[in-house]
This record gives sequence, structure tokens and C-alpha cells, in this order.
Amino acid sequence: MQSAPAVLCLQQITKQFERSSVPAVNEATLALQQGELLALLGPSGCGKTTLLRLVAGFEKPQAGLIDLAGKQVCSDCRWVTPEQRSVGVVFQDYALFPHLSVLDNVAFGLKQQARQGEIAKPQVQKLAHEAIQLVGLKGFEQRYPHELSGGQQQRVALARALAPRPPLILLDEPFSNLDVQVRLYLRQEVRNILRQIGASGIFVTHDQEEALAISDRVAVMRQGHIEQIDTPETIYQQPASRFVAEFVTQANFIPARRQGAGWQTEIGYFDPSAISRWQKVAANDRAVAAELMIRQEDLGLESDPTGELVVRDRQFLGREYKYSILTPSARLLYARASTHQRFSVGDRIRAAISPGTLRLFPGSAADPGLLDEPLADAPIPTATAQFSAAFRP
Ligand SMILES: Nc1ncnc2c1ncn2[C@@H]1O[C@H](COP(=O)(O)OP(=O)(O)OP(=O)(O)O)[C@@H](O)[C@H]1O
Repeated sequence: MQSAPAVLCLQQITKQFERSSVPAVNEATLALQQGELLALLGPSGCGKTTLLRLVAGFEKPQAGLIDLAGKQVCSDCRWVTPEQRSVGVVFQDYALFPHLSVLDNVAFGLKQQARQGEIAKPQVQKLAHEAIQLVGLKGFEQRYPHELSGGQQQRVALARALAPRPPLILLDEPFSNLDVQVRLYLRQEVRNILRQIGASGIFVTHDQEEALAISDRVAVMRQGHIEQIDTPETIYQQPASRFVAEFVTQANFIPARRQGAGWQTEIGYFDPSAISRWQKVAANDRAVAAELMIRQEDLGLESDPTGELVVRDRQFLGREYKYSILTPSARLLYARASTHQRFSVGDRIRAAISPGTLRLFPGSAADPGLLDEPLADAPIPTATAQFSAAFRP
């Protein structure tokens, strides 16, 4: 993947709307390789759609460079219009012409290209039929949009974007209007189709599971910045910041205070073996406060009538239970556990965490309850010794 030529290069792209005090996209830099599928993931308003629109040419940035398929399409002295950029765009609401048949919708852009002499006229019908076949709508050519389901309409929109065979397809929340079954099926199919024709794609989503499931890389955005861009595995296992960790994994965070070689929290003492990558904090030997990240699936639960954690709620999710756990300081933690072992609301439990699953993030020294205590290497309190035994391999 890394050796393939870049289809898209963004350098330091910044866009600030009028009457807005902060940029919607702030110095975004990324390169997309040929055949690669990138997800733009982030909370509402973080700039995902604006970034996509900048690539398409629907918005002009104040600063930065955009290269598409080896050609500069945006710089201080160069601007290529959306029609002249080789990108296909699929919108959330399909944006089909209601008075045109499926075939005419798909052929619409191709006919314009033929009029401008960009493609030969006989190519129009050929490319349109190929695209319709590619998205599995052969036989539906003469139907109108109102005669199609939402999923079928989105396929037409996809066929229209794919028909001219652009090297890059942009998809703005393409599945969000579809019900869950169609959504799961179609997102896999879009991925397969793009792979089949070797096109690159960027799709916007605020659904972390969707981003991780179908993309080759994920760009997590926050307040206009690309906070981290990497493979789904790396984003999940090695989030670069607490924001990425929280948004992508929905992990638990507990304030921790350095104690000896390890870290003390209200749910126990964690020695170094519990922690997967603690370079971030360990690099700063003087850091006394941190936040410990525990993923929901890594928070193991064990029955313990004297335990300080209490089951507050249990949700049945089919393959697993999701528990809400109340800590002594009334903090809520979430755990996902197999259905083989079932706890009831009110049960007292203790946490059992597998070695190497925790991560540390720089923490605030202002956390109450922990940092009021002396920071010297005090012995581990008896109540937590039990936990530390569970954490140690
Ligand atoms: N045309 C516009 N004029 C002024 N501000 C805009 C315009 N379009 C977007 N914004 C602002 O820019 C910021 C980024 O918006 P954008 O639509 O890119 O976010 P998003 O991440 O796609 O959000 P969502 O997931 O809700 O669609 C927001 O604060 C939004 O209000």
C-alpha cells in the first residue's frame, strides 16, 4: 500500500467560514494511496464534511495545497473547479434527479462529459450500464427513484459517482439514512466495489465501529484538526491522545497517582506489567498524576462479597453483557463480559485486569481524592492489595 502512488495529497489545508471565529478545518495534511479507503471520523462539527467538500472543490480553503491524481488542483495561484476534478461524490441524501430514470441518473454526468468532448458519445451508455451492473442494479435501469428502496437509491448514487471511473470517490455519511441491515450490507459492498475497480475512497462517518470495520486507515478529527491518522488496529490499540481513545474505544478512564513503580487508583494498584505502553508518562519521570485507560472489554469482573465495586446496571447485547459498575467515589465504569458468567444489579465484585491491557495518559493533578494523599511511596493499602494480586500475572 505504501509504495502505491498517492491519489490525493493535502498539505496544511485551512478553511475558516465567514462569521466563524475558528477554522472548520485547521492545517489538515494527509496523503491517500491508490486503492486506499480512508474514513474521516469525529464528533459532530469537527470538520469532516468541510474537509470532504474541500477535496471535491465545493469549498475554497484560505491556505494549503491539494494535489489530485498527480495534478495540483488548489494552491495560492491555482484553482480547479469541481467538474474538472476527477472525483465522484456520494451524498447522504442520495441527491438523485426524481424525474430521471436510474439509467438517466447514472448517465447524467457522462452526457455532460461527452458534450465537452471528454469522452466519446458511445461511451456514455456503455459506462452507465457497467456502473449499474457493478452496484447490482441490472434490470432496474428504467425505474424512477421513487420506485426504489433507500438502499437501492444509494446504489444509484454510487453508480453515478463510479460511472466515469474516477480515481477517487468521496462519500459523505453514505449509509446514515439506511436501516441497520441495509447499512451493514451496503457498506461492505461499497468496500468490495471500490477494491474491485481499484478506486480510492474517503468516507465521512461519526460511527466508530463503521470506520474501523471498513476502512484501511482512519483519520480521527477534532475541532478541525486531524488528531490521528492510522490503521484501524493502531487507532484502537494505540490511540495517540485521550480524545482518540475516548471517542474511538469508549474506554473507561480512572485518575491514577504514581506510587513506587506503579500507579494507584481507587479500584486498585497497577504495577507496570498491567500497562501496555506507558512510555508517554514514563518518559516524564516526574509525572505524578495520570489517567489510566481501561477498555470495556479489558475490565474483567470477579464475584467478591467484600469487593468495593457494585453492579449498577446490566444490558444484554446478544453475544455479551454490558455492565455499569459503580466505584467507591461514585464513578461509573463500563465492562463488556461474556454471557457465560452473569452478575445481578447490586452484586459486589472486584476487577481483574489482564496484564498489558492498560494505557496511561497524562493526567490532571487536580483530581480530588487521589492527590490530596501524600505522594511518597506509601505501602499499598490492604483494601487494594487484593486488586493488585489480580492485576499481576
Ligand atoms: N457554510 C458554512 N458556513 C459557516 N459555518 C459552517 C458552514 N459549514 C460548516 N460550518 C461550520 O464548520 C464546522 C464544521 O462543520 P462540518 O459540517 O464540516 O462538521 P462535521 O464534522 O461534518 O459535522 P456533522 O458530523 O455534524 O455533519 C461547524 O462548526 C459548522 O458549524
